Amino acid sequence: MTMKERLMELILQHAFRYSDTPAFKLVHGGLSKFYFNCKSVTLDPEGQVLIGNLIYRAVRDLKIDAVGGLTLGADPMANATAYTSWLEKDPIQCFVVRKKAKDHGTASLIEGKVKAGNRVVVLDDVITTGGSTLQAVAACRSAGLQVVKAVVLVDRQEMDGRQNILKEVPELEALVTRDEIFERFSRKKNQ
Ligand SMILES: O=P(O)(O)OC[C@H]1O[C@H](OP(=O)(O)OP(=O)(O)O)[C@H](O)[C@@H]1O
Ligand SMILES: O=C(O)c1cc(=O)[nH]c(=O)[nH]1
Repeated sequence: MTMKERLMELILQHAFRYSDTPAFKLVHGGLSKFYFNCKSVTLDPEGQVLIGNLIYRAVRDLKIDAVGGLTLGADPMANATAYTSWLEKDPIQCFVVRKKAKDHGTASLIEGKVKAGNRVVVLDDVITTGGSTLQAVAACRSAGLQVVKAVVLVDRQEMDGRQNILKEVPELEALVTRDEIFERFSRKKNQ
């Protein structure tokens, strides 16, 4: 089994929820019949190894300085990537974009060892509208970082999320798509 196949198994088993009625409220305010609670995979030890390796492979040729994104979704993914990169003897920093700048201390919006001019990849656990990813992209740009790609764990393939991100970022890679999970979900249901 490949890392991606195992990751899809974990997502289906622990993160994916389906309801016959639209029971899940999303960030954009609408309701959906399905939901990915990705934290149960991104915070899982096996999930961390799989995600760290798959994201590392998706970024290793880009000569980037760091990966990160909007807290909370991106955080464990960025940590896993940085950890993997160290094991690969190719260290990549990770950073966290706060939802709101701190009003004390260094008043930072972005935490981590990144500085203006760095090349970065923005991460997210899910995209629906792409708004959260784009919030992180805007914060990176304000800090003088160059966003060269976005990598997301799950693309819900709706609300123009992918297209919205591609208006601002040259490349977007989803480790897994909604269709891939739906296909496995219906196969399992019909077994
Ligand atoms: O593409 P979008 O329409 O922006 O939706 C996707 C976002 O929704 C969730 O964030 P949430 O605000 O629930 O935050 P959390 O990660 O802090 O739990 C998820 O982590 C994504 O960041
Ligand atoms: O759009 C969202 O808010 C959203 C959808 C989803 O499947 N998972 C999630 O964490 N957020």
